Amino acid sequence: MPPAADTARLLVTETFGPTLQGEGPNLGEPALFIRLSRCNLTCQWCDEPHTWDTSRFDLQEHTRTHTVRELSRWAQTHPTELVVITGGEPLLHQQQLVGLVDALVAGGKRVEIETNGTIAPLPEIRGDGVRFNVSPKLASSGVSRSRRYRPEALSALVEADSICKFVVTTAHRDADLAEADQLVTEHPFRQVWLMPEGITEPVVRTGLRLLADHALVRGWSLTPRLHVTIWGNQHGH
Ligand SMILES: Nc1nc2[nH]cc(C(=O)O)c2c(=O)[nH]1
Ligand code: SF4
Ligand SMILES: [Mg+2]
Repeated sequence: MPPAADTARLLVTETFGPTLQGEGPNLGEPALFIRLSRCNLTCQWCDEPHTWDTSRFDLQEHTRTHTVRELSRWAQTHPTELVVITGGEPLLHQQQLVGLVDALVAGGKRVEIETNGTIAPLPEIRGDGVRFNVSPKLASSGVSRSRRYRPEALSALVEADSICKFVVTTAHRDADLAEADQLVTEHPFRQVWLMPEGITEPVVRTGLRLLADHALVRGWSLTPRLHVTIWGNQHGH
């Protein structure tokens, strides 16, 4: 028998907040964060490699298990309305996430799930109060196209409440933008953000300046990485 939804266990790297959502449509809004462990990709510039990179990290040291009930109770101890579920790749755990998302929404929260767009969301996890921030990885991630580009998952995400957010690396900007253009033609997300790759403020700032006109010409939005500007790439923010 499957475990009751609220005793299902999730592999968690950290819970933190309230902090400020540093990226995308809710930029600057107070938010609680639940960071799940493990990823199905291996981006060379990943800012959270302790969630997946066994060559550099002991994943056990960076992983705790929490039940859905513990996580939703933690969220309910804060009045903060927005809860961001990130990783790693959170949809690797979506069977258990269904119960968590249900509990959070029932408790009056709005949920954003940050996903790399390679896994189609289960119908049960889509619904009022849940948005997917889809960040399809481009060639500069160093991941092979067959692993990072899953058209059927993107099509399912376009049908859900989703926006798209491309991380663009300054050194590969033109190739990244060409690939982003192609992807949005095939998968018409209702809103698209460009975001510079970078884990230091100067790198993010340079990237923003180089991306602004490219966003404007496409009618796309631009997002900084506000938490990097304020706190650096520290855990817990
Ligand atoms: N403040 C803050 N905002 C974020 N938005 C997306 C994040 C992520 O790691 O997915 C993130 C993060 O780690 N911190
Ligand atoms: S998809 Fe995200 S978490 Fe996974 S390796 Fe790439 S940047 Fe890191
Ligand atoms: Mg991050």
